[in-house]
Amino acid sequence: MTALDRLRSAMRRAGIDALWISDPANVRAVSGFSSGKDGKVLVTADSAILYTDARYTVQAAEEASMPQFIARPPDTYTHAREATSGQRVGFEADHLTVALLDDLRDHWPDASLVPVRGLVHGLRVTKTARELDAIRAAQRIADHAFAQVRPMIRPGVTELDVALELELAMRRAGAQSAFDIIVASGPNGAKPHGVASGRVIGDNELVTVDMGARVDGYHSDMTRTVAVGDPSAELRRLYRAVLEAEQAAVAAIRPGGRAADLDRLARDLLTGHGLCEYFAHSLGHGVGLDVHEAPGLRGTSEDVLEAGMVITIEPGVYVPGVGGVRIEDLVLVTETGYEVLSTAEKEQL
Ligand SMILES: CSCC[C@H](N)C(=O)N[C@@H](C)C(=O)N[C@@H](C)C(=O)O
Repeated sequence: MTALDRLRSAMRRAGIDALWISDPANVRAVSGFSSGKDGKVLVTADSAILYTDARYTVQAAEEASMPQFIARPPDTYTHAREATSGQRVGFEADHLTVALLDDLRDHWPDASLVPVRGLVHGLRVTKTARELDAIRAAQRIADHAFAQVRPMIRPGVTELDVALELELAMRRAGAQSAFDIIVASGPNGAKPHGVASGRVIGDNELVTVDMGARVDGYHSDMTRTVAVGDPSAELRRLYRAVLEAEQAAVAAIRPGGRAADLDRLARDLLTGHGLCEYFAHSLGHGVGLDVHEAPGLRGTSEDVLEAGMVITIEPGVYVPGVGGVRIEDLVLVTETGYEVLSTAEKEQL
């Protein structure tokens, strides 16, 4: 069964005849066109078409697995009017803006527009061998960049210096940075998403580095917290508690396991150390064409792990005025358990 066949089955289950795909990662996943932010896909029961504009005529012809129509709105909508007339057309409720929905209503007066969620994401949640190759390659590049740059994380160097060196190393290896690299030193460590600043790293501090690479559109994601000099007993205590929670959650990964249970496991361990109130985010998330995608590893998640999912496990504690620790591995769920894809060394404090 092809991905389009599976998507059409999902569309039938959702009670729609056609699907207007606007989320860039979904456009890429369904069509193969790598500039998804400048494309849309219309899938019907018997056709699928990629819409993009003349900047991409050659690229779309090379990459897309479906016919293309080169135009910009409103010509795009005019072209799609016939295929959507009298149809129940799903649109991606978690992506399409209100303004763009108005445009669809104006141009497709004979279609009934139906909000849908997660139809394409459902296809993306377990990875094919080709997707896994790209994610593994991205993680290898990130691991290598971290190993190269780790020795320069020392007093007197700015967070930005570290981030730039990491980005350079990944770019030189043929990847892009998956997101703005987080380098959070000393008290900045209390900000889970403290993007690298001009702060000079001091002695006896912890430094959290959260980085990822992107290869062929697929991301990696990994965090290490490193010690500079001789951090205080309190910082070491935070570090050990997070490492314990991280290792326990990774060890509990198995197909059929509930994502919410993993989140609970890590949270309970941190509660035992009196630190749960400082764990300010979910335990992890899926990784693929988006850095954050399904499944969600959080307390309210209904997701169940399946072989082929790529997820992160990343407990953290963030203590205002003191600092923070996050340790994150990228993990493949396998038929028998799991495989940790991130290999960068972890400190033993
Ligand atoms: C701006 S992308 C940064 C990615 C980073 N590695 C990351 O995943 N951070 C987590 C703390 C995070 O943002 N988790 C999300 C899923 C959440 O808890 O809502």
